[in-house]
Amino acid sequence: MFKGLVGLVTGGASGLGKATAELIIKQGGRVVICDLPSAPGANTAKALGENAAFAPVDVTSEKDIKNALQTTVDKFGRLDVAVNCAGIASAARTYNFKKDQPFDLELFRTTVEVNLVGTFNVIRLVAGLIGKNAPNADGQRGVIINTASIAAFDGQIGQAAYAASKAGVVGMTLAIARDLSKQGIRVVTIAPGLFRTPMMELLPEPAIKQLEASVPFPPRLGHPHEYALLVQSIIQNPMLNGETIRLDGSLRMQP
Ligand SMILES: NC(=O)c1ccc[n+]([C@@H]2O[C@H](COP(=O)([O-])OP(=O)(O)OC[C@H]3O[C@@H](n4cnc5c(N)ncnc54)[C@H](O)[C@@H]3O)[C@@H](O)[C@H]2O)c1
Ligand SMILES: C[C@]12CC(=O)[C@H]3[C@@H](CCC4=CC(=O)CC[C@@]43C)[C@@H]1CC[C@@H]2C(=O)CO
Repeated sequence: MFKGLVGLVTGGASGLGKATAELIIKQGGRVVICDLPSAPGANTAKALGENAAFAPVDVTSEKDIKNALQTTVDKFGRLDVAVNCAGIASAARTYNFKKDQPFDLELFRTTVEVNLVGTFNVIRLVAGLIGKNAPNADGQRGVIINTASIAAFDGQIGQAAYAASKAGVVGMTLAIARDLSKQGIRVVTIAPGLFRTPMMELLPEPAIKQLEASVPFPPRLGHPHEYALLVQSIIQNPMLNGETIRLDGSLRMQP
């Protein structure tokens, strides 16, 4: 299905990104895993075989992403699909009245910097390489897929920074799709609900069980492979563009 396709996945050493990289390989494609130098990206790529490579990056760094794109060209000669999964979670109330403390501004800045600015940094740079592809019969040169969160719409107590960062990803999706439309590059965002990944497992198990029970159907956390299946569908369907797709079992988060 993806024979000849070259993908780049940020946050590809863990969770949703790792599942996406695994699916691309399984479907016959090649993939560059971009993740922090401290992440097990090299081992992840090695386990996936010769059709996978690792590029250590911080998504907020122009230099790192340019180096990753050079690695992509050196190893695989092109780029067709970029998937932005890199992200961090944070939680704190806008004002902690018990401690008489406002939300830490550096925490807000860092959350937005990684999740929003980092995502845009990758988009603005991968677009140049994807744009060099010859268009297919439909005029398409490639696809960029981003990861927001249902927190962009249902932001719970303590998620001001996370919700703002993810709402920004949602908000820029259509604008970027329009910017890149003449070059035949589609841009779609996935807003996952609750998925069992290392990020989620930062929560204590009882809290995870409580969250699982809150999902109308299926009443469980999503499997990372189910996120990757939506990535596959987006790549395959040329009519998906400029939209954010919730992937949440019809969950609507309570405050
Ligand atoms: N797991 C969920 O339930 C859930 C729900 C909604 C949205 N999301 C979003 O999905 C994406 C993937 O989350 P996950 O659950 O797989 O988390 P995860 O923590 O398992 O994976 C995130 C990856 O991003 C990498 N990363 C973090 N900061 C980075 C940076 N500055 N540069 C490069 N890489 C960086 C981490 O090293 C990690 O490998 C995130 O954007 C997250 O906000 C997750
Ligand atoms: C981001 C998300 C919701 C959260 O706020 C938690 C996070 C898992 C790690 C956490 C541990 C905590 O002690 C505070 C909350 C949180 C930051 C969750 C992973 C996915 C959740 C999400 O995006 C909901 O759409």
